[in-house]
Order: sequence, then C-alpha cells, then structure tokens
Amino acid sequence: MAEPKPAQPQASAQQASTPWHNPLRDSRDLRLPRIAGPCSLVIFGVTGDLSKKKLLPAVYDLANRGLLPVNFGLVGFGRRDWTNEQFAAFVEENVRAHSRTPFNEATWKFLSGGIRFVQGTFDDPAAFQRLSQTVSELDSERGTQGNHAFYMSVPPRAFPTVSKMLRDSGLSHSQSGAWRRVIIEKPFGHDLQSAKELDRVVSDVFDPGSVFRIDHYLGKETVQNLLALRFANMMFEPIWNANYVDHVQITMAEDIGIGGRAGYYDGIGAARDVIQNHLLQLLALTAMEEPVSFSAADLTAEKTKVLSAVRVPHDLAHTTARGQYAAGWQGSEKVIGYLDEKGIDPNSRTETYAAIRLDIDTRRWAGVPFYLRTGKRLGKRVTEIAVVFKRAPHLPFEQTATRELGQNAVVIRVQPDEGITLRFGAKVPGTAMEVRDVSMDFNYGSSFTEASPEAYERLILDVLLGDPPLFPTTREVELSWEILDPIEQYWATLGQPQPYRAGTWGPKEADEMLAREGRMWRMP
Ligand SMILES: NC(=O)C1=CN([C@@H]2O[C@H](COP(=O)(O)OP(=O)(O)OC[C@H]3O[C@@H](n4cnc5c(N)ncnc54)[C@H](OP(=O)(O)O)[C@@H]3O)[C@@H](O)[C@H]2O)C=CC1
Ligand SMILES: O=C1O[C@H](COP(=O)(O)O)[C@@H](O)[C@H](O)[C@H]1O
Repeated sequence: MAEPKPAQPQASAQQASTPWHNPLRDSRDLRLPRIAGPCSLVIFGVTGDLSKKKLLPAVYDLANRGLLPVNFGLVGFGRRDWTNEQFAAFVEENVRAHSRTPFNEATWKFLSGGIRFVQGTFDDPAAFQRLSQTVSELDSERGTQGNHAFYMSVPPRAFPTVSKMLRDSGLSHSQSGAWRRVIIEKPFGHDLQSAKELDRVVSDVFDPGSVFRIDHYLGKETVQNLLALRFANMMFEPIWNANYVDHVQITMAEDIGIGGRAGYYDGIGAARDVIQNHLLQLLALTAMEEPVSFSAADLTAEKTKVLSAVRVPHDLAHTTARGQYAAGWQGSEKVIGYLDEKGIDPNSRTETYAAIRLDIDTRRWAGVPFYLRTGKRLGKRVTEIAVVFKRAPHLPFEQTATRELGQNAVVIRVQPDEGITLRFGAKVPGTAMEVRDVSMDFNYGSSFTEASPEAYERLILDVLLGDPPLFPTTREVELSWEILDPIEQYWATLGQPQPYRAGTWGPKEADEMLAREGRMWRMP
C-alpha cells in the first residue's frame, strides 16, 4: 500500500502553519495554539476501558484548553439503550474521574451541547443509518460542516466489520468535499499476514491519507522529546553510535495485572500487546538517522530504514525470554497469578513478560544490542530508554578508587517521572581519590511551567487537524510484525512461560539472557 499522504485538502491557515508542516517558519508561530476546525468525533466502543479512562477525558481536556472549535460534536456509538442525556451523564462521570484538567462548568456546557448517542451493534446496518442521520443533524445544529472522524476503540476483531459498515452506510466518504478520517487502535493485526489482510480491508474503505493508526506512545511528550534531545543538541549525536554505545535497554514495566482485559489479552501476550508497537517505535526513534524534517514522509522514511535493518538473532533460546506472573505482593497488596485471573484459560501459555535482544545492521549500530523488555505485575510502573556507553578504555586511578563505577548512561525517563538522567562518575568528596556514579537530572516539573498533555490529547487533536507525523504507517506496522513473527513462532513451540512472582522484575531467564552477554538489566 502507498504511504499515507497528509490528509489536508481543507487545511485551515492555522493548520497549514503547524510546526510539523513547515519547520522553517518564523519561530514566533510556534506559540500559536493549534485549534481543530469544525468537526465531530464518533467513538465506537465508547463504553470500553480505553474510552472511559483516556479518550473521553482527552476530548474534555482539549475542550478545556480551548483547542476544540465551537462547532464540535461528540458521538458515542454503543450497545446500551441510552438517551443522549444518559450518555452525557456517563461522559461527565468519566471526565470528572479521569481528566487531567479541572472540571469547568463552562467547558462542560459547551461540550455537552454537542454530545449525542447512537445505540447499536457493529453489524447492524440500521444503527449505521442512525449514525449517519446523527452526524448530519450535528452538521446543521452545531455547524460541524460534514467533517467527521471515526475512532475505533473496539476489540481488534471488530475493525473490519466497522470499516465495512462505514463504507456501506456512506459514512467513509463525503459527497461535499468535507473530510472523513478513521482512527484505528492497536494492535493492527496479530501477525504480518493478518495485518496485511486488515490493511486491505481498511484501504478498500478509506483513502490512505484518512487512516490514522494509533500508537499512543508517539503522543507522549517524553517520546517526542527524544527527537529534541538527539537532533536539537550538539553533544549527544556524535557519541550516539557503535563507537561509544555498548548497548541500549528499552523497558516498559507495569505494576498492574491484566485487570478486566482477559478477553483481549489472553492469546495476545506481552510481545504483541506492546513490543510490536510501542517498544519498536521507541527503538526506531532511538536508532534512526536525523530526518530531513519532521514531516510525516521524512520521519517515516527514517523509521522505516531502521526497522528494515533490525535483525532478529538466530539463537532465540538465548536471546529471548518469556514469563507469566504468579501470585505475589504488589506493594502491600496481595495479588493473584495470571492463571487465576477471571476469564483466563487455566492452561494458558500467554506470556505476561517478554524480553528480546535485537541487532541493527547499520554502520551506526553494528554490534550494539538493543534489549527490549516489558511485563505486567513487575516491581513498579516505569518506561525508560537507557543508552549505556562503553567503559573508558583506561582509568588512571587505582582499582580501589573506581570500585563503584558503572557505565555512563543517558536515560530517557518516558514515565512516570518524566525527564532525562545522565549517569557518570564523580569524585567522592574527601581526602582519597574515590569515584562513584552520580546522576544529573532534567525534570519536566522543575524545568517547565507548562504541563504535559496526555498522549491521547495530542493524538486526537492531530487527527482532527489531519496532521499525520505521529502515526505509524502501514510499512512500519508490517516491518514490526516481520521482526516479531519469528519470535512468536519460536515461542509457540515452547511450553509454559517461566513463572515470576508478582512484584518482582520478571523471570530468571531474562536475567540469564543478559548475564550470558556480560550485562545486567538496569534497576529503574
Ligand atoms: N484499555 C487500554 O488500556 C488500551 C486499549 N487499547 C485498544 O483499544 C481498543 C479498545 O480496548 P478496551 O477499551 O480496553 O476494550 P473493552 O473491551 O474495554 O471495550 C470494548 C468496547 O467495544 C464495545 N463492543 C464490543 N463488541 C461490540 C459490538 N459487537 N457492538 C457494539 N459494541 C461492541 C464494548 O461495548 P460494551 O460495553 O457494550 O461491551 C466496549 O465499549 C482495543 O483495540 C485495544 O487493543 C490500546 C491501548 C490501551
Ligand atoms: O497499549 C497498551 O498500553 C498500556 C500502557 O499504557 P501506558 O501509557 O500507561 O504506559 C498497557 O497497559 C496495555 O496493556 C497496552 O495495550
């Protein structure tokens, strides 16, 4: 499939001058807020976990920040027999519970005036006709001008059905030149073949430039800041290569279990859930060359190059590790094991922990392993990218002086304590020459007065603006499956994943994997 082109035939003057569109523009423009034009957002799966905790609050936060137009409509599509008022009460409850910004009556009055609910199932043509009628009514009542975005916050198996229904009901295209866009949640497929099939269905229905595949990690401030760290500074890029870097560790650890998501998670597992998307995107941004600009085309060109150069080691028995959480303690809370979670097959072989080593066959990264790990019910919630440097070739100190000296590292702290840490050796004050590791920290909270928006705020706004750089392309998705598929195929030949106690840092196998290569996982 051709790479999606920026979908902006109706781009407003504001939209056309966003930093992503023209990196050379006057720097004063950077302070202009990017405000969406008239439109509505339709959420399928609006009663689900993601919608309640992230999407509805993000829409409200955008409204509260003044980034939605007065001509905005929010439509929920769901199975419940709700009136518009009942749905509005549901939105309000979740907004009050999960929004980042404080509840404001004036914002709520504006937003709730455009809230509508359409009752139905995904395979009911009549429900899609009602949806069509509802968005047309919003066009006349709220002035949404026929511009509609459809968010598929639904189980992945429902993506094809909803796409076809949007086509058959005439909602996927506008006759009047207005825009239609679709937002598809991850995971996009469960392997390369299914991703290609899904892509065929979606591209049969929508124009390539109207498809936005969400990877919410790309909407995180700290992830975008990785680009600033690398390409807005002089001091990091010269050492960001195999001459200086020993290895890279990308960690996404969660302290939660699978919660109420058994139906989605079992059979999918940790690697398909987050390595195929979030962690490989982090790897791509860490390892790629400098893009010519931050346009979608230039960014994806560099990410694609690096993902194409990723090599999966042959010896998967020694370069990958899987685990499954057993009962344990999460802080002071006693928690059950994965196999005892509601809705999980008691013989399930689904991994809740995965670690893999990848290599990148480029001059910049030859011989530098990238270790990726993720897991549920680990010691704490933390996501970070640690670039660990080689040891100094010679230390002009007595050995005893450097006993506590590790390796230099640049750690991009994606969450929760957002920032960047530099680790290096410093002399311990005193009469002896003793060198010990210290940290130099950049924290968002103490350096900026601006608060970080939630990832979904940024990404929903970008869809409404038709701004595609932060959305992975089909090619990126396919390359990521090409990387993961051989690993999944190998794991499918194995028995039960190794159990690890909840609240610990994963299975012993993962520690052994690094120890064999003379390395250790960082303790974040
Ligand atoms: N939850 C999360 O943290 C994250 C989720 N995602 C992705 O987001 C998507 C949604 O996930 P999540 O919210 O957790 O899933 P949930 O299972 O919590 O929600 C699914 C939603 O789809 C609705 N639904 C399911 N089948 C039908 C149907 N036949 N007709 C109408 N509605 C239907 C459900 O309605 P009802 O309430 O009536 O059952 C519910 O609103 C998935 O693709 C997931 O991979 C991505 C990142 C994080
Ligand atoms: O995509 C997913 O991400 C969440 C974690 O997101 P975060 O922004 O809180 O790091 C994860 O819990 C979920 O399993 C996965 O589908």
